[in-house]
Amino acid sequence: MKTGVMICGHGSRSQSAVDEFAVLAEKLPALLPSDWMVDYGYLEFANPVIRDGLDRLRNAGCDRILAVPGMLFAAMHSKNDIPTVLNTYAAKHGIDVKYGRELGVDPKMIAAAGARIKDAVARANAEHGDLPLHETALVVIGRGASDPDANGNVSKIARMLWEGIGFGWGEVGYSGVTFPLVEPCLEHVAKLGYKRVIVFPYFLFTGILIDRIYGFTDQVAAKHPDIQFVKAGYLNDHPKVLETFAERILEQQGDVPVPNCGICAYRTQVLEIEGQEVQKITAEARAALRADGQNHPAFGDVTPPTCVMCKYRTQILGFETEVGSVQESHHHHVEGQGASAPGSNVADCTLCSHFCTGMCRLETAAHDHHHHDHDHSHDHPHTHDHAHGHGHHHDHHDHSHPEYPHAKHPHGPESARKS
Ligand SMILES: C[C@@]1(CC(=O)O)c2cc3[nH]c(cc4nc(cc5[nH]c(cc(n2)[C@H]1CCC(=O)O)[C@@](C)(CC(=O)O)[C@@H]5CCC(=O)O)C(CC(=O)O)=C4CCC(=O)O)c(CCC(=O)O)c3CC(=O)O
Ligand SMILES: [Co+2]
Repeated sequence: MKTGVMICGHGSRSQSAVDEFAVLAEKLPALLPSDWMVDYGYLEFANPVIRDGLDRLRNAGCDRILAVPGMLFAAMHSKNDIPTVLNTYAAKHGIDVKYGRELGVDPKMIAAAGARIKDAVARANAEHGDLPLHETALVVIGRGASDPDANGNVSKIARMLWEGIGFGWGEVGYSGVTFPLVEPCLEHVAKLGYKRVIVFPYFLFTGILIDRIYGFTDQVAAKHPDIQFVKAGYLNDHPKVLETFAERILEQQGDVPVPNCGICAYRTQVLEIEGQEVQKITAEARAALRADGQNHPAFGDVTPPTCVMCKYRTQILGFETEVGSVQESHHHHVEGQGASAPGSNVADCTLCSHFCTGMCRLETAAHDHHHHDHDHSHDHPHTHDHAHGHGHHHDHHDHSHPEYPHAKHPHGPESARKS
């Protein structure tokens, strides 16, 4: 048996984001058995796409593929998009593709984050003079998702960093999709009276969103010259992040498979195999795999901890209507467009001048989380056209997703419009 490891990254139109991600894939093999092959691919924009990486592993003779989401939390991408891409590929090629967990809330990840924050504190002390931690506020910025479990986990990590390091105060903000966004969050923190504010993006790599977070931090800092706003580095390829990735891969070899969204028993899965009928595998059919000896924890009587707060499994306050919604991918539209797809360059944008504020995507965020070919009133390049090469699923089966319930929150995604 030959084992291939597949790292499924997010992807970006920012070339530096793609370059940093590739470093991860270069460093991981050192933490894995030496005869394993490691490859990677991206969900959005950047090349190679996930199928390309899988093709390379398969062509090299790998008959077992251990895939992991290159993701911090389990939200849309880890729960819907990546498992659909992987399961579709497995069904098409008759190959064993296992899927693991997201990095998640893990002591190693918190240690890595803590190291980035302590570096920023040391840098600020050196530049501005020592200041007690009790007079410093920590702001953790998460990506933000339409999934309260993922957003809640950002809060948990923020609390553990605040408590673990002993800052005077801690707050949480998000780069998009949910509330509070970076700017309202930092304006709120500015009212609290702390002399120093450490802004830490809990992100893996640089990209459009890191530029946005640092960009808004500079804007708010300029309005409050009496407060030191300190931009901490993101996680990047910290050794503890690499260790967590290796663990997410290696743990898939255990007797009891890790709970993951690839084999979720609670949802109907839609597989789209080009040139074939769309395949639907019902939740019942997936649960019945248990009889087949696939004794996955998700099929057992006790809900695995990773699934307890899943809005697709059970009613979560505010998200009650999403239980059991179909698992399918929403990312064909931007997959493989290239890191230099329209919009990668802020200079071309009529709405933003220094960094992408996300203004161009507000309509998408407020109305629908996938990029329909909607009428932008401006000719901003972030528009995603559905008229692309491969068959697009929105056209051939019914498909609807609940709107993110708080899109109109005054501190949320649409509020960026006000600037
Ligand atoms: C710039 C942009 C791409 C572009 O348009 O160029 C971009 C970029 C990046 N996103 C990253 C991460 C995540 N993105 C999501 C989710 C969504 N991201 C979407 C859009 C955009 N994402 C565009 C800006 C839109 C705007 O203006 O706000 C949504 C709205 C629409 C969609 O994707 O269809 C969708 C909402 C789905 C929902 O409804 O929840 C999640 C959560 C999840 O899993 O769902 C994670 C965390 C995964 C984890 O947990 O790690 C990273 C890697 C960061 C890192 O390295 O850590 C980058 C790279 C970078 O910053 O460049
Ligand atoms: Co998308």
